[in-house]
Amino acid sequence: MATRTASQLTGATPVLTAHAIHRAFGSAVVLAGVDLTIARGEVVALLGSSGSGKSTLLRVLAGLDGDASGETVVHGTAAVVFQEHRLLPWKRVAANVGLGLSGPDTAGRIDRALREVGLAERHRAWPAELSGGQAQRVAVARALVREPDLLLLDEPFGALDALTRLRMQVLLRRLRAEHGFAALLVTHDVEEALLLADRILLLDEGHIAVELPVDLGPTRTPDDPGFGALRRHLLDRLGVPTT
Ligand SMILES: Nc1ncnc2c1ncn2[C@@H]1O[C@H](COP(=O)(O)OP(=O)(O)OP(=O)(O)O)[C@@H](O)[C@H]1O
Repeated sequence: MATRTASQLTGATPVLTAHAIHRAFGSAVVLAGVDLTIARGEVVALLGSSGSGKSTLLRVLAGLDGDASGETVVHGTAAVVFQEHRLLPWKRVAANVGLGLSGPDTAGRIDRALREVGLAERHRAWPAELSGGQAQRVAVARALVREPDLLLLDEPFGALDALTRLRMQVLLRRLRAEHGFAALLVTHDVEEALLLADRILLLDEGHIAVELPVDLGPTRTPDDPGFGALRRHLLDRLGVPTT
């Protein structure tokens, strides 16, 4: 049975429950019994120092790691977006978005997903013809087309330049408002976490060491009162000097 968390105690329906997640590589224990609940529609950012196990946890939750122990239940459909777009170079954009998709109106669904990320006109392009930001938007469309209840995002904008990254953050915020999906966002970037998340978790020494609700408005910016204090608090917990 999964451990109860604040979101369950307030009555929100979970989209993901994970209990006692444990993963070691040889004698190195990376996840030492992680409990995690994500409420329906909630965006949770997962921060932690390099090597703290963020990607490992995401892979376990996505069902991509058969060697972990513990229990994960996703109540609905999950889709994953990685730091690399992972598009198949021999398939056009539309075919990449529709990979494995079946059922009625597949072409219409692909078209709508591409329109939502602003790339409807590139549906016949090859992945090699896209910029890094465009390819990552196709990867987001490929996740969206599955109408996920939960997006698992592993540093999805980590390989992009600063400006494209900001644009992608705005896009994700808009898509979330329109679709209401929940998300687990693995990121190195404290500002990105504060801009996008309802709750921030900090992974340290195999455990969730900090759980921080982000009580800022949905259209928050770094200039908002409260943003700076949360930023300093998180950087302090990450051991990064701010003065
Ligand atoms: N397949 C593997 N074999 C051996 N060790 C691994 C493997 N995958 C991850 N690790 C180790 O597990 C630890 C956590 O790695 P992970 O990639 O999850 O960290 P992370 O927090 O996502 O790091 P970063 O922020 O740098 O991406 C690291 O010490 C890493 O070397």
